[in-house]
Amino acid sequence: EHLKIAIKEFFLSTIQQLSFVQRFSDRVINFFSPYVVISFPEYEEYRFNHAFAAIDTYLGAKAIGKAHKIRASQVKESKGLVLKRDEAKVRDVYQGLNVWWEIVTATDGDRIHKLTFHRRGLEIVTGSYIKYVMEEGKSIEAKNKKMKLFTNNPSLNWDNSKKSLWRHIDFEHPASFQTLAMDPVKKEDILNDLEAFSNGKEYYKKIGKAWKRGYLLYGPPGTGKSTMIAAMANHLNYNIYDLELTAIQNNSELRKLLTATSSRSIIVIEDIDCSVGLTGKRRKRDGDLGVKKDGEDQNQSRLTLSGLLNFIDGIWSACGQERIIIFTTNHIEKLDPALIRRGRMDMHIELSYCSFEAFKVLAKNYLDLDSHPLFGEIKSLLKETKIAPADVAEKLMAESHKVDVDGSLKDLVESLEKRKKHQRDHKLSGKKLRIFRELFRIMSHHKQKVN
Ligand SMILES: Nc1ncnc2c1ncn2[C@@H]1O[C@H](COP(=O)(O)OP(=O)(O)OP(=O)(O)O)[C@@H](O)[C@H]1O
Ligand SMILES: [Mg+2]
Repeated sequence: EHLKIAIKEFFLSTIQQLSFVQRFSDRVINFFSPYVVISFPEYEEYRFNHAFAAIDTYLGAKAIGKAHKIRASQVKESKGLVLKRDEAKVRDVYQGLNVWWEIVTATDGDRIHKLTFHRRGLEIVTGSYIKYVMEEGKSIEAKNKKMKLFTNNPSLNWDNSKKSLWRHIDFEHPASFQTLAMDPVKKEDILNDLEAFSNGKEYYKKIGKAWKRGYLLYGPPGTGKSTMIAAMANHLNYNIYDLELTAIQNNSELRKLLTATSSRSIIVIEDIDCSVGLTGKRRKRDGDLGVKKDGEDQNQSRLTLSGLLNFIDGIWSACGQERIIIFTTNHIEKLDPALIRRGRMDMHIELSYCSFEAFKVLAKNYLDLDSHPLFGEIKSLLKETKIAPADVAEKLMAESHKVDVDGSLKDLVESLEKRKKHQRDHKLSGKKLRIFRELFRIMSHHKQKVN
């Protein structure tokens, strides 16, 4: 029995010694090893580590061409498949430095990204490489993310139920700048402006302004204002917040809603001229009816123009970065000048009746047509006729189902001619009216004199 115990002890101590040697040799190797390992665990103190996710995305997208194992997933219906490299070990080269990424699974099932590199690259890795990986990963994540369309709940639904202030659905609108029918030069301008904005992080920081931009889209119905907003969201991959002002009771609600919006988003207020209490005209009318007294504007009891402007200009809007604010209206002349002065709305974009250039885009979209004998006639008719792109599109679409290009173009010509005649008559009758008015004025003036 004694012998047994002695042997057991002997073995145990040898094992201990061995493991000590093992540990020691590990240290020796680590001490002499020129390689450094940095770990990025999936969870840290029970919280998800966002660095892990960014690395995962970065590595997934990295050098897909060289990968042997690829995982495919559909993140977004419209965007097709997203391919991801699916290998445990990936080599990356950054500024001439070789690094190796390895994913290992810990005993508790958590995964860890391990980054190995030569000691001499320590400065590059900690100084810029890791930051670069994070940023790339996050930007890829942003590109693949599903866009959302948010609409504000009326405030009656806010309380108790813990419901969110915004309701959202997935945003999948097919509009793009390519299919948007408008003057190509103007389109290019807008695209450049958007591009400059979305890459303007450093610039806005430098000039000390909040990273946001305001657009005012104006023009008659059916000229593509809403379509352009969708195209912008698609182009930049931003979420849209469709702000319904009539559902908002007062300025503090407005503030709550707007501070609850995320960055990389477009805040849209459609038909701003119809929104309660925001236009000069409406305010005057309210005053006439005695609905509200002076001074009530100053407090928080209702939604006011100044409340909205404060948000656009003010500190509130700086709570999230990278935001675009868009107003649309059919009647720019009705808007309060304060709302649209330069600097508040950075760019005024007019969407107007269909030009020949715009028609060509529509013809390409709907009929896949670059030219046609009727184009000349349509060109001259469009010069003299006011027709919204929506109406042109309707004509081209209705017939295209019958695959009858000539028919649909003829249909358009006919409708343009009808419109032209109508608009001329209308103009004429307007002219006649003015002449009558003038005559009447002269006559009554004369009559007064005679009296
Ligand atoms: N410039 C355009 N290019 C391409 N399609 C257009 C254009 N304008 C209008 N359309 C077509 O007409 C439809 C209506 O356009 P849209 O809703 O964008 O007009 P809107 O200017 O927002 O009008 P409203 O002032 O009534 O809100 C769209 O679904 C789109 O198919
Ligand atoms: Mg619209």
